[in-house]
Amino acid sequence: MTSQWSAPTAHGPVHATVPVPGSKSITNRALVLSALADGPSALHAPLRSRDTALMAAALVALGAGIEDGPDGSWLVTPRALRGPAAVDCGLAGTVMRFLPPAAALAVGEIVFDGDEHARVRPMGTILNALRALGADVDGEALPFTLHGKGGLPGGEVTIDASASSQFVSGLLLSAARYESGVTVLHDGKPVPSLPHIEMTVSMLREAGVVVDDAEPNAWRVEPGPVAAREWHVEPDLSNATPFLAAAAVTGGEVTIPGWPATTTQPGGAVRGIFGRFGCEVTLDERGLTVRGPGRLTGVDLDLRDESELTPTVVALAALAEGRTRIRGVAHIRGHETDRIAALAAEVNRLGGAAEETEDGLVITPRPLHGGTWRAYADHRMATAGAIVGLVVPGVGVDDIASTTKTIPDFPGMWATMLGTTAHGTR
Ligand SMILES: O=C(O)C1=C[C@@H](OP(=O)(O)O)[C@@H](O)[C@H](O)C1
Ligand SMILES: C=C(OP(=O)(O)O)C(=O)O
Repeated sequence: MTSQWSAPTAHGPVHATVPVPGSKSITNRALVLSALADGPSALHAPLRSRDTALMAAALVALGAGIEDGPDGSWLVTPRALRGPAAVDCGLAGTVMRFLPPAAALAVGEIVFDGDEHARVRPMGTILNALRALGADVDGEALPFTLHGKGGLPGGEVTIDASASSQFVSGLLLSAARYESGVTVLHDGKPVPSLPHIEMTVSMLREAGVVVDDAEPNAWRVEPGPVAAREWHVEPDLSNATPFLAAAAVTGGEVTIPGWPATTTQPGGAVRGIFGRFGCEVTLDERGLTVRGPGRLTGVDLDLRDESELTPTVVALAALAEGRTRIRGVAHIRGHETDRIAALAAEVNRLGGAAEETEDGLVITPRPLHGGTWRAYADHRMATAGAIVGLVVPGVGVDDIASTTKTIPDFPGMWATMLGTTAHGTR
Protein backbone atom coordinates (compact mmCIF):
# COMPACT_ATOMS: atom_id res chain seq x y z
CA MET A 1 0.00 0.00 0.00
CA THR A 2 1.37 3.40 -0.95
CA SER A 3 1.11 6.33 1.45
CA GLN A 4 -1.81 8.71 1.25
CA TRP A 5 -1.56 11.56 -1.29
CA SER A 6 -2.79 14.95 -0.06
CA ALA A 7 -4.96 16.27 -2.85
CA PRO A 8 -3.94 19.89 -3.47
CA THR A 9 -6.63 22.52 -2.96
CA ALA A 10 -6.89 25.15 -5.69
CA HIS A 11 -6.28 28.67 -4.37
CA GLY A 12 -8.43 30.21 -7.09
CA PRO A 13 -9.69 29.47 -10.59
CA VAL A 14 -7.36 27.03 -12.38
CA HIS A 15 -5.94 28.39 -15.64
CA ALA A 16 -3.72 25.99 -17.59
CA THR A 17 -2.90 24.26 -20.84
CA VAL A 18 -2.42 20.56 -20.21
CA PRO A 19 -1.01 18.23 -22.88
CA VAL A 20 -2.24 14.70 -22.16
CA PRO A 21 -0.53 11.43 -23.18
CA GLY A 22 -1.84 9.06 -25.86
CA SER A 23 -5.04 7.05 -25.75
CA LYS A 24 -4.89 3.74 -23.91
CA SER A 25 -7.61 2.27 -26.09
CA ILE A 26 -5.98 3.27 -29.39
CA THR A 27 -2.48 2.26 -28.25
CA ASN A 28 -3.50 -1.23 -27.15
CA ARG A 29 -5.52 -1.86 -30.32
CA ALA A 30 -2.60 -0.64 -32.47
CA LEU A 31 -0.20 -2.95 -30.59
CA VAL A 32 -2.38 -6.01 -31.22
CA LEU A 33 -3.03 -5.15 -34.88
CA SER A 34 0.68 -4.45 -35.46
CA ALA A 35 1.65 -7.81 -33.94
CA LEU A 36 -0.79 -9.55 -36.32
CA ALA A 37 0.23 -7.50 -39.38
CA ASP A 38 2.10 -8.57 -42.52
CA GLY A 39 5.16 -6.41 -41.79
CA PRO A 40 6.66 -3.95 -39.29
CA SER A 41 4.50 -1.09 -38.00
CA ALA A 42 5.21 2.05 -35.98
CA LEU A 43 3.11 3.61 -33.22
CA HIS A 44 3.64 7.36 -32.93
CA ALA A 45 2.85 9.09 -29.61
CA PRO A 46 1.66 5.85 -27.98
CA LEU A 47 0.61 5.86 -24.33
CA ARG A 48 3.44 4.56 -22.14
CA SER A 49 1.70 3.48 -18.96
CA ARG A 50 1.06 0.29 -17.03
CA ASP A 51 -1.78 -0.95 -19.29
CA THR A 52 0.18 -0.46 -22.49
CA ALA A 53 3.47 -1.75 -21.03
CA LEU A 54 1.60 -4.93 -20.03
CA MET A 55 0.17 -5.28 -23.54
CA ALA A 56 3.61 -4.81 -25.12
CA ALA A 57 5.22 -7.27 -22.68
CA ALA A 58 2.52 -9.86 -23.40
CA LEU A 59 3.03 -9.59 -27.17
CA VAL A 60 6.80 -9.87 -26.73
CA ALA A 61 6.27 -12.97 -24.54
CA LEU A 62 4.26 -14.43 -27.45
CA GLY A 63 7.13 -13.76 -29.88
CA ALA A 64 6.49 -10.27 -31.35
CA GLY A 65 9.37 -7.80 -31.58
CA ILE A 66 8.68 -4.42 -29.91
CA GLU A 67 11.41 -1.82 -29.73
CA ASP A 68 11.66 1.84 -28.83
CA GLY A 69 11.78 4.11 -31.87
CA PRO A 70 12.52 7.84 -32.06
CA ASP A 71 10.53 10.33 -29.91
CA GLY A 72 8.85 7.74 -27.71
CA SER A 73 7.43 5.75 -30.66
CA TRP A 74 7.15 1.96 -30.65
CA LEU A 75 8.34 -0.20 -33.56
CA VAL A 76 6.52 -3.53 -33.79
CA THR A 77 7.82 -6.47 -35.81
CA PRO A 78 5.32 -9.29 -36.14
CA ARG A 79 6.59 -12.87 -35.83
CA ALA A 80 4.78 -16.22 -35.61
CA LEU A 81 3.11 -16.24 -32.18
CA ARG A 82 4.19 -19.06 -29.87
CA GLY A 83 3.99 -20.34 -26.32
CA PRO A 84 4.80 -21.31 -23.73
CA ALA A 85 4.23 -17.89 -22.26
CA ALA A 86 2.88 -16.20 -19.15
CA VAL A 87 0.74 -13.09 -19.64
CA ASP A 88 0.30 -10.60 -16.78
CA CYS A 89 -2.91 -8.69 -17.46
CA GLY A 90 -2.48 -6.42 -14.43
CA LEU A 91 -5.90 -4.77 -14.10
CA ALA A 92 -6.17 -3.98 -17.81
CA GLY A 93 -9.47 -4.93 -19.42
CA THR A 94 -7.90 -4.39 -22.83
CA VAL A 95 -5.14 -6.93 -22.10
CA MET A 96 -7.37 -9.59 -20.53
CA ARG A 97 -10.01 -9.31 -23.33
CA PHE A 98 -7.87 -8.50 -26.42
CA LEU A 99 -4.95 -10.89 -25.87
CA PRO A 100 -6.60 -14.33 -25.52
CA PRO A 101 -8.10 -14.22 -29.06
CA ALA A 102 -4.61 -13.39 -30.42
CA ALA A 103 -2.93 -15.99 -28.20
CA ALA A 104 -5.25 -18.62 -29.70
CA LEU A 105 -3.16 -18.20 -32.89
CA ALA A 106 0.00 -19.32 -31.07
CA VAL A 107 1.27 -22.85 -30.58
CA GLY A 108 1.77 -23.88 -26.93
CA GLU A 109 0.46 -23.22 -23.46
CA ILE A 110 -0.26 -19.63 -22.44
CA VAL A 111 -1.09 -18.83 -18.83
CA PHE A 112 -3.01 -15.61 -18.09
CA ASP A 113 -3.19 -13.96 -14.68
CA GLY A 114 -3.54 -10.47 -13.25
CA ASP A 115 -4.04 -8.35 -10.14
CA GLU A 116 -6.30 -9.47 -7.33
CA HIS A 117 -8.99 -6.99 -8.52
CA ALA A 118 -8.65 -8.39 -12.07
CA ARG A 119 -9.63 -11.89 -10.96
CA VAL A 120 -13.22 -10.77 -10.38
CA ARG A 121 -13.64 -8.92 -13.69
CA PRO A 122 -16.03 -10.68 -16.11
CA MET A 123 -14.20 -13.02 -18.53
CA GLY A 124 -16.51 -16.02 -19.03
CA THR A 125 -18.24 -14.55 -22.10
CA ILE A 126 -15.07 -14.18 -24.15
CA LEU A 127 -13.54 -17.49 -23.00
CA ASN A 128 -16.75 -19.33 -23.93
CA ALA A 129 -16.81 -17.53 -27.28
CA LEU A 130 -13.24 -18.64 -27.97
CA ARG A 131 -14.22 -22.23 -27.13
CA ALA A 132 -17.14 -21.96 -29.55
CA LEU A 133 -14.70 -20.76 -32.22
CA GLY A 134 -12.44 -23.78 -31.67
CA ALA A 135 -10.01 -22.77 -28.88
CA ASP A 136 -8.96 -24.96 -25.96
CA VAL A 137 -9.12 -22.84 -22.77
CA ASP A 138 -9.37 -23.91 -19.12
CA GLY A 139 -11.18 -21.58 -16.72
CA GLU A 140 -13.90 -18.94 -16.52
CA ALA A 141 -11.92 -15.98 -15.15
CA LEU A 142 -8.31 -15.03 -14.41
CA PRO A 143 -6.18 -17.06 -13.92
CA PHE A 144 -6.77 -19.32 -16.93
CA THR A 145 -4.72 -21.34 -19.42
CA LEU A 146 -5.06 -21.37 -23.19
CA HIS A 147 -3.66 -24.37 -25.06
CA GLY A 148 -2.73 -22.77 -28.38
CA LYS A 149 -3.07 -24.87 -31.52
CA GLY A 150 -1.46 -22.44 -33.95
CA GLY A 151 -4.78 -21.18 -35.38
CA LEU A 152 -8.55 -21.35 -35.11
CA PRO A 153 -11.33 -22.30 -37.51
CA GLY A 154 -13.41 -19.24 -36.45
CA GLY A 155 -17.01 -18.88 -37.62
CA GLU A 156 -20.16 -17.46 -36.02
CA VAL A 157 -20.66 -16.95 -32.31
CA THR A 158 -23.51 -15.45 -30.28
CA ILE A 159 -22.55 -13.75 -27.03
CA ASP A 160 -24.11 -11.51 -24.39
CA ALA A 161 -21.81 -8.47 -24.46
CA SER A 162 -23.86 -6.39 -22.00
CA ALA A 163 -21.10 -6.69 -19.37
CA SER A 164 -18.40 -5.22 -21.64
CA SER A 165 -17.90 -4.01 -25.20
CA GLN A 166 -14.37 -5.40 -24.90
CA PHE A 167 -15.72 -8.94 -25.50
CA VAL A 168 -16.75 -7.85 -29.00
CA SER A 169 -13.62 -5.78 -29.66
CA GLY A 170 -11.34 -8.60 -28.50
CA LEU A 171 -12.93 -11.14 -30.85
CA LEU A 172 -12.93 -8.74 -33.83
CA LEU A 173 -9.28 -7.63 -33.46
CA SER A 174 -7.79 -11.08 -34.20
CA ALA A 175 -10.63 -12.42 -36.36
CA ALA A 176 -9.03 -11.76 -39.77
CA ARG A 177 -6.37 -14.32 -38.84
CA TYR A 178 -8.90 -17.11 -38.17
CA GLU A 179 -9.55 -19.53 -41.08
CA SER A 180 -13.12 -18.38 -41.78
CA GLY A 181 -12.99 -15.01 -40.02
CA VAL A 182 -15.55 -14.35 -37.30
CA THR A 183 -19.17 -13.22 -37.06
CA VAL A 184 -20.10 -11.94 -33.59
CA LEU A 185 -23.80 -11.62 -32.75
CA HIS A 186 -24.93 -9.94 -29.54
CA ASP A 187 -28.02 -11.18 -27.71
CA GLY A 188 -28.83 -9.53 -24.39
CA LYS A 189 -29.27 -6.12 -22.74
CA PRO A 190 -27.72 -3.21 -24.70
CA VAL A 191 -23.96 -3.32 -25.32
CA PRO A 192 -22.20 -0.52 -23.37
CA SER A 193 -19.36 1.67 -24.62
CA LEU A 194 -20.36 1.33 -28.30
CA PRO A 195 -17.87 4.01 -29.45
CA HIS A 196 -15.12 1.61 -28.39
CA ILE A 197 -16.48 -1.00 -30.81
CA GLU A 198 -16.60 1.69 -33.52
CA MET A 199 -12.94 2.41 -32.70
CA THR A 200 -12.13 -1.29 -33.20
CA VAL A 201 -13.98 -1.45 -36.52
CA SER A 202 -12.43 1.76 -37.76
CA MET A 203 -8.87 0.68 -36.84
CA LEU A 204 -9.41 -2.75 -38.46
CA ARG A 205 -10.51 -0.97 -41.64
CA GLU A 206 -7.45 1.32 -41.47
CA ALA A 207 -5.40 -1.91 -41.45
CA GLY A 208 -7.21 -3.08 -44.61
CA VAL A 209 -9.43 -5.66 -42.86
CA VAL A 210 -12.94 -6.10 -44.26
CA VAL A 211 -15.58 -5.58 -41.57
CA ASP A 212 -19.36 -5.49 -41.94
CA ASP A 213 -21.11 -3.68 -39.08
CA ALA A 214 -24.17 -2.57 -41.05
CA GLU A 215 -26.66 -4.32 -38.75
CA PRO A 216 -26.95 -3.41 -35.07
CA ASN A 217 -25.55 -6.06 -32.70
CA ALA A 218 -23.78 -7.97 -35.50
CA TRP A 219 -20.19 -7.70 -36.68
CA ARG A 220 -18.55 -9.74 -39.46
CA VAL A 221 -14.76 -9.78 -40.01
CA GLU A 222 -13.58 -11.47 -43.22
CA PRO A 223 -10.42 -13.59 -43.11
CA GLY A 224 -7.48 -11.90 -44.80
CA PRO A 225 -4.30 -9.89 -44.38
CA VAL A 226 -3.73 -7.21 -41.74
CA ALA A 227 -1.72 -4.34 -43.19
CA ALA A 228 1.39 -2.93 -41.51
CA ARG A 229 0.90 0.78 -40.75
CA GLU A 230 2.11 3.99 -39.19
CA TRP A 231 -0.35 4.46 -36.31
CA HIS A 232 -0.75 8.00 -34.97
CA VAL A 233 -2.22 7.83 -31.49
CA GLU A 234 -4.62 10.61 -30.41
CA PRO A 235 -4.39 12.10 -26.90
CA ASP A 236 -6.45 10.16 -24.35
CA LEU A 237 -9.64 12.20 -24.12
CA SER A 238 -10.98 10.29 -21.12
CA ASN A 239 -7.76 11.02 -19.24
CA ALA A 240 -8.21 14.68 -20.19
CA THR A 241 -11.44 14.88 -18.19
CA PRO A 242 -10.01 15.32 -14.66
CA PHE A 243 -7.98 18.30 -15.94
CA LEU A 244 -11.02 19.81 -17.68
CA ALA A 245 -12.96 19.19 -14.49
CA ALA A 246 -10.42 21.35 -12.64
CA ALA A 247 -11.60 24.30 -14.74
CA ALA A 248 -15.23 23.32 -14.25
CA VAL A 249 -15.14 23.13 -10.44
CA THR A 250 -12.98 26.22 -9.84
CA GLY A 251 -14.50 28.56 -12.45
CA GLY A 252 -11.20 28.49 -14.34
CA GLU A 253 -10.14 27.69 -17.88
CA VAL A 254 -8.24 24.58 -19.05
CA THR A 255 -7.17 23.79 -22.61
CA ILE A 256 -6.14 20.36 -23.88
CA PRO A 257 -4.00 20.78 -27.01
CA GLY A 258 -4.18 18.29 -29.90
CA TRP A 259 -7.88 17.53 -29.39
CA PRO A 260 -9.01 15.69 -32.55
CA ALA A 261 -11.75 17.27 -34.68
CA THR A 262 -13.39 13.85 -35.03
CA THR A 263 -12.75 10.76 -32.95
CA THR A 264 -14.12 7.35 -32.04
CA GLN A 265 -12.99 7.86 -28.43
CA PRO A 266 -15.93 8.17 -26.05
CA GLY A 267 -14.14 11.19 -24.64
CA GLY A 268 -15.51 12.94 -27.72
CA ALA A 269 -18.72 13.29 -25.70
CA VAL A 270 -16.85 15.42 -23.17
CA ARG A 271 -17.94 18.57 -24.96
CA GLY A 272 -21.62 17.80 -24.46
CA ILE A 273 -21.22 16.59 -20.88
CA PHE A 274 -19.32 19.65 -19.62
CA GLY A 275 -21.78 21.85 -21.51
CA ARG A 276 -24.69 20.24 -19.67
CA PHE A 277 -23.07 21.08 -16.31
CA GLY A 278 -23.04 24.74 -17.42
CA CYS A 279 -19.45 25.04 -18.69
CA GLU A 280 -18.50 26.88 -21.85
CA VAL A 281 -16.70 24.50 -24.19
CA THR A 282 -14.84 25.56 -27.34
CA LEU A 283 -12.80 23.62 -29.86
CA ASP A 284 -10.37 25.71 -31.92
CA GLU A 285 -6.77 25.66 -33.15
CA ARG A 286 -5.50 25.76 -29.54
CA GLY A 287 -7.38 22.57 -28.63
CA LEU A 288 -10.44 21.93 -26.46
CA THR A 289 -11.08 24.55 -23.78
CA VAL A 290 -13.48 24.27 -20.85
CA ARG A 291 -14.41 27.42 -18.92
CA GLY A 292 -16.11 26.78 -15.62
CA PRO A 293 -19.22 28.71 -14.58
CA GLY A 294 -19.68 30.21 -11.11
CA ARG A 295 -21.85 27.22 -10.14
CA LEU A 296 -22.24 23.83 -11.85
CA THR A 297 -25.81 22.71 -12.42
CA GLY A 298 -26.99 19.15 -11.71
CA VAL A 299 -27.69 16.97 -14.76
CA ASP A 300 -29.55 13.87 -15.88
CA LEU A 301 -27.21 11.86 -18.08
CA ASP A 302 -27.18 8.47 -19.76
CA LEU A 303 -23.50 7.50 -19.84
CA ARG A 304 -23.88 4.03 -21.39
CA ASP A 305 -21.72 5.02 -24.37
CA GLU A 306 -19.15 6.89 -22.27
CA SER A 307 -19.24 4.79 -19.13
CA GLU A 308 -15.53 5.22 -18.34
CA LEU A 309 -16.26 8.91 -17.71
CA THR A 310 -18.58 8.13 -14.78
CA PRO A 311 -16.03 8.81 -11.98
CA THR A 312 -15.23 12.28 -13.38
CA VAL A 313 -18.93 13.04 -13.81
CA VAL A 314 -19.71 11.96 -10.23
CA ALA A 315 -16.97 14.25 -8.90
CA LEU A 316 -18.52 17.17 -10.82
CA ALA A 317 -21.98 16.22 -9.59
CA ALA A 318 -20.85 16.09 -5.96
CA LEU A 319 -19.73 19.72 -6.32
CA ALA A 320 -22.72 20.95 -8.36
CA GLU A 321 -25.87 22.72 -7.33
CA GLY A 322 -28.92 20.50 -7.79
CA ARG A 323 -29.39 16.79 -8.13
CA THR A 324 -27.59 14.66 -10.72
CA ARG A 325 -28.83 11.34 -12.03
CA ILE A 326 -26.51 9.04 -13.97
CA ARG A 327 -28.09 6.17 -15.90
CA GLY A 328 -27.09 3.34 -18.22
CA VAL A 329 -23.90 2.21 -16.50
CA ALA A 330 -24.88 -0.97 -14.62
CA HIS A 331 -21.87 -2.78 -16.12
CA ILE A 332 -19.32 -0.48 -14.43
CA ARG A 333 -19.74 -2.66 -11.35
CA GLY A 334 -17.34 -4.91 -13.34
CA HIS A 335 -14.78 -2.21 -14.14
CA GLU A 336 -11.53 -1.88 -12.12
CA THR A 337 -13.76 -2.02 -9.05
CA ASP A 338 -17.53 -1.84 -8.54
CA ARG A 339 -17.53 1.83 -9.49
CA ILE A 340 -21.18 2.46 -8.57
CA ALA A 341 -20.64 1.21 -5.01
CA ALA A 342 -17.20 2.81 -4.71
CA LEU A 343 -18.31 6.25 -5.91
CA ALA A 344 -21.35 6.25 -3.62
CA ALA A 345 -19.23 5.17 -0.64
CA GLU A 346 -16.54 7.80 -1.17
CA VAL A 347 -18.89 10.73 -1.82
CA ASN A 348 -20.85 9.75 1.30
CA ARG A 349 -17.68 9.33 3.38
CA LEU A 350 -16.98 13.04 2.79
CA GLY A 351 -20.48 14.02 3.89
CA GLY A 352 -22.21 13.90 0.48
CA ALA A 353 -25.44 12.19 -0.48
CA ALA A 354 -24.95 9.65 -3.27
CA GLU A 355 -27.31 6.75 -3.76
CA GLU A 356 -26.70 3.65 -5.85
CA THR A 357 -29.37 2.74 -8.38
CA GLU A 358 -29.52 -0.42 -10.46
CA ASP A 359 -27.85 1.26 -13.42
CA GLY A 360 -26.12 4.30 -11.97
CA LEU A 361 -26.20 6.86 -9.18
CA VAL A 362 -28.21 9.78 -7.86
CA ILE A 363 -26.13 12.53 -6.25
CA THR A 364 -27.70 15.25 -4.15
CA PRO A 365 -25.14 17.94 -3.38
CA ARG A 366 -24.31 18.64 0.23
CA PRO A 367 -21.34 20.51 1.67
CA LEU A 368 -18.38 18.08 1.74
CA HIS A 369 -15.62 17.83 4.32
CA GLY A 370 -12.06 16.48 4.19
CA GLY A 371 -11.10 12.86 4.75
CA THR A 372 -9.67 9.86 2.98
CA TRP A 373 -10.99 9.14 -0.52
CA ARG A 374 -10.33 5.47 -1.29
CA ALA A 375 -9.23 4.54 -4.79
CA TYR A 376 -9.91 0.77 -4.70
CA ALA A 377 -6.83 0.31 -6.98
CA ASP A 378 -8.85 2.18 -9.65
CA HIS A 379 -7.13 4.98 -11.56
CA ARG A 380 -10.37 6.84 -12.28
CA MET A 381 -11.51 6.63 -8.64
CA ALA A 382 -8.16 8.22 -7.72
CA THR A 383 -8.53 11.07 -10.23
CA ALA A 384 -12.12 11.66 -9.07
CA GLY A 385 -10.75 12.14 -5.54
CA ALA A 386 -8.24 14.66 -6.86
CA ILE A 387 -11.06 16.69 -8.47
CA VAL A 388 -13.04 16.80 -5.22
CA GLY A 389 -9.89 17.74 -3.32
CA LEU A 390 -9.47 20.87 -5.45
CA VAL A 391 -12.38 22.54 -3.66
CA VAL A 392 -12.71 20.50 -0.45
CA PRO A 393 -9.72 21.06 1.86
CA GLY A 394 -8.13 18.04 3.55
CA VAL A 395 -8.91 15.29 1.02
CA GLY A 396 -6.32 12.49 0.85
CA VAL A 397 -6.32 9.79 -1.85
CA ASP A 398 -5.13 6.46 -0.47
CA ASP A 399 -3.63 5.02 -3.68
CA ILE A 400 -2.65 7.71 -6.16
CA ALA A 401 -0.17 5.23 -7.69
CA SER A 402 -3.18 3.46 -9.25
CA THR A 403 -3.22 6.31 -11.81
CA THR A 404 -0.13 4.82 -13.49
CA LYS A 405 -2.55 2.36 -15.12
CA THR A 406 -3.19 4.95 -17.83
CA ILE A 407 -1.22 8.11 -16.90
CA PRO A 408 2.53 7.83 -16.28
CA ASP A 409 2.73 10.80 -13.88
CA PHE A 410 -0.66 12.05 -12.74
CA PRO A 411 0.58 13.80 -9.53
CA GLY A 412 3.21 15.64 -11.56
CA MET A 413 0.73 16.71 -14.24
CA TRP A 414 -1.77 17.83 -11.59
CA ALA A 415 0.91 19.86 -9.79
CA THR A 416 2.08 21.46 -13.04
CA MET A 417 -1.51 22.40 -13.87
CA LEU A 418 -1.88 24.04 -10.44
CA GLY A 419 1.53 25.67 -10.50
CA THR A 420 2.59 23.68 -7.42
CA THR A 421 5.05 20.86 -6.80
CA ALA A 422 3.94 17.22 -6.80
CA HIS A 423 3.74 17.39 -2.98
CA GLY A 424 1.27 20.20 -3.02
CA THR A 425 3.45 23.16 -1.94
CA ARG A 426 3.65 26.41 -3.78
O1 LIG B 1 -12.20 -1.16 -25.60
C1 LIG B 1 -11.73 -0.30 -24.83
O2 LIG B 1 -10.62 0.23 -25.02
C2 LIG B 1 -12.53 0.08 -23.64
C3 LIG B 1 -13.86 -0.25 -23.58
C4 LIG B 1 -14.73 0.13 -22.45
O3 LIG B 1 -14.97 -1.03 -21.69
P1 LIG B 1 -16.46 -1.50 -21.25
O4 LIG B 1 -17.22 -1.81 -22.47
O5 LIG B 1 -16.19 -2.68 -20.38
O6 LIG B 1 -17.05 -0.33 -20.51
C5 LIG B 1 -14.09 1.23 -21.59
O7 LIG B 1 -14.86 1.44 -20.44
C6 LIG B 1 -12.66 0.87 -21.27
O8 LIG B 1 -12.08 1.86 -20.47
C7 LIG B 1 -11.85 0.79 -22.55
C1 LIG C 1 -12.80 0.56 -17.59
C2 LIG C 1 -11.55 0.99 -17.77
O1 LIG C 1 -10.46 0.23 -18.07
P1 LIG C 1 -10.21 -1.20 -18.68
O2 LIG C 1 -9.56 -0.99 -20.02
O3 LIG C 1 -9.29 -1.87 -17.72
O4 LIG C 1 -11.54 -1.91 -18.80
C3 LIG C 1 -11.22 2.42 -17.64
O5 LIG C 1 -10.08 2.80 -17.99
O6 LIG C 1 -12.06 3.21 -17.17
